[in-house]
Amino acid sequence: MEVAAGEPIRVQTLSQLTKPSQIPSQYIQPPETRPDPTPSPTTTKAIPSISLGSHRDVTLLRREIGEACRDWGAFHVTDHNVPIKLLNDMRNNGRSFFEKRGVEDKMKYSCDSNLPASEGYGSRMLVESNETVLDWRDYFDHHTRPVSRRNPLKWPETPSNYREVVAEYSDRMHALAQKLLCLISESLGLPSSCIEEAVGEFYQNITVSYYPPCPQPELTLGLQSHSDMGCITLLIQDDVGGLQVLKDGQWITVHPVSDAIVVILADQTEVITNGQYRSAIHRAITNANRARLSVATFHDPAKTMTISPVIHPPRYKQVNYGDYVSLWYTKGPDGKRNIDALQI
Ligand SMILES: O=C(O)CCC(=O)C(=O)O
Ligand SMILES: [Fe+2]
Repeated sequence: MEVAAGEPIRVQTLSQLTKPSQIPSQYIQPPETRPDPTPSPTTTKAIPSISLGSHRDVTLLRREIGEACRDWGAFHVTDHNVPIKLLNDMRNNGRSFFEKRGVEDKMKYSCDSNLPASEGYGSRMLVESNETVLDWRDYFDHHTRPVSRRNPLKWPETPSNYREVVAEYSDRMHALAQKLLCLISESLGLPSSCIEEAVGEFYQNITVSYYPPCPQPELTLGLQSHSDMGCITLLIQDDVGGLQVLKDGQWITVHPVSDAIVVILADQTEVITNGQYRSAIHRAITNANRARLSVATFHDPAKTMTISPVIHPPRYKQVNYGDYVSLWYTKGPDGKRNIDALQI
């Protein structure tokens, strides 16, 4: 089965159509990028988990953050002060949009498929080309910061608190991102505000990803291997599991911890810290039985910002963030090829 070019078919629709047979060829990954069919039973490695509770000794906390950033670029935070009810409300918002509405109703919120990263309901991230393999994922992207970008009328109006929850979630994630960037700066012996000043005002997007059950999960990916382009991503997931982080050449599953938030360092933090901390390569795998939901909150520089290392001598070329984003959307992430090209 083939998906016609340009047709904004949603993966959820496909999942219903193809069950239980074969996925369309555009979703089949080449053998080298397919998920490992038999993950090694000896893989007990897990990303670090760090408590941010007020009882923590700050010197020790900085050291743990530094180690997690240096060794992994991804870690869980607990005791983060974001109400657990808000995390659950945000997950419920996502489930309600994808599972309680019919396709036609969802299509009212469709994003503009000709514009990269346009707000709303979509499936295809990259500019269309014959070479890219499609992801087994639908998403809903919300533009949330600066506050002037917020247009709640573009967000679903049900459940009745949907828009309120997104706005509060945005504010809480923003505050947590600021706190983490202070700690990350301090962990390198830099002034607390150093990374935030290098990034400037945050552009924040909240993307709810929905991965429908896939009849052939061994052939496809929910989201191909990539590092996030901006500065820092804060992610929550449901209890299904599917997020993986690449560590020393091995894909490590990030097991769901419902009250925790996953922190993922993105490319501009790698540039600003001059490679002391690397952005994490990650991907999402699918499964045949249960739909999976995640909510990723991205914190990025303005497209007009020029990002350069704050540590000298620089090992990365300075980059205009808008140019970096355009390249990513045209060429695709292909792991970390885009940021590797900036290394001096
Ligand atoms: O669904 C996930 O766990 C990963 C999402 C992600 O990496 C992204 O949206 O950039
Ligand atoms: Fe990501």
